[in-house]
Amino acid sequence: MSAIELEGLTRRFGTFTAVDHLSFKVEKGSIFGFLGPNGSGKSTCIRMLCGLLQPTEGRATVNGFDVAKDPESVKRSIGYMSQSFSLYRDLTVGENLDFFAGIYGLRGARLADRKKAVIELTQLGPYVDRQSGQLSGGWKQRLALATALIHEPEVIFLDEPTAGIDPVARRELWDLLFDLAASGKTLFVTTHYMDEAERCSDIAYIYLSKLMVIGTPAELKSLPEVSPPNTKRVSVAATPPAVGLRAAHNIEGILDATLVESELHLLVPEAMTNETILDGLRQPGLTIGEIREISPSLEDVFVSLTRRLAKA
Ligand SMILES: Nc1ncnc2c1ncn2[C@@H]1O[C@H](COP(=O)(O)OP(=O)(O)OP(=O)(O)O)[C@@H](O)[C@H]1O
Repeated sequence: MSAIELEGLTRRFGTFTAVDHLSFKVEKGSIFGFLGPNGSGKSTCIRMLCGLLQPTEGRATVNGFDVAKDPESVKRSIGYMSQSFSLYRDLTVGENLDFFAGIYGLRGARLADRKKAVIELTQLGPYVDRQSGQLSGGWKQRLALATALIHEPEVIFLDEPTAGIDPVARRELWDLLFDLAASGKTLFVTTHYMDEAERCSDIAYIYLSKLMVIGTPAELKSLPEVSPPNTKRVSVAATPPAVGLRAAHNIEGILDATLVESELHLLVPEAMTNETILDGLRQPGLTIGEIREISPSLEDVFVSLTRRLAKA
């Protein structure tokens, strides 16, 4: 049995379809990245999978429980950490953990065991008596994760868990997520950060409420729509980048050009030489670096696929 299964899961708000016939499975122990632009339907889908919102059509199971028929069992068996997590600022870290444990009916020795386990995992020990409103963003996020794990759920939904925290805290939170997955927990994560998407075992990309692609990061990069036969992808630093991008679009025979940070990523025919590319880019006021052949990044994957769909 997969940890999560969706079959034609759909949600409409009036005449608007926010989630349109999604079907896929999430295997136990995976870190499943659920990606898509703002408004593509990710949160609506998660709310259905957490038993918080009824589907209009289709079905889904989480831990074997049907989200529409048995939402209470779903809620008990999952952890949920949202963008705007609901910690009580005036309560200490320890009191917050007690509060959320109480919701799940944990008491006595079981409560003590679970508190100890989540504090150890998230390393919140030194902060147990601190008011949670006084924690830094990264430590608040750890506390939110600890509260989501207090009842030992098998599946954890994390809706942009690292939004607004610094790069070091992000990396540390991801290390925790790896530990959880290694212990057999299933993580369903939304993120807008491509480096985080790279760390997922599988990725689904949602666009305009529909599933566009699903697969491992490596599978997505080798899709023929992303890496067509007889083409190569190169990167070249260009200053100023916007001028470089405009110049790149005028290179004869170029198949695609995008800016990834300050580098141009160009998709060109395999036979195109570096000289041709450099000649095409040469123009007053533009400084060009060395040309390097690269494999596509996930950002290249989503940009390529989205452009194709927009043109279709
Ligand atoms: N209760 C509601 N009533 C009407 N429309 C809604 C409701 N909830 C969500 N929507 C609409 O459904 C669409 C999908 O929203 P959703 O929040 O699921 O997107 P998202 O992919 O999670 O976006 P983000 O990345 O910004 O969090 C949006 O156009 C939103 O306005």
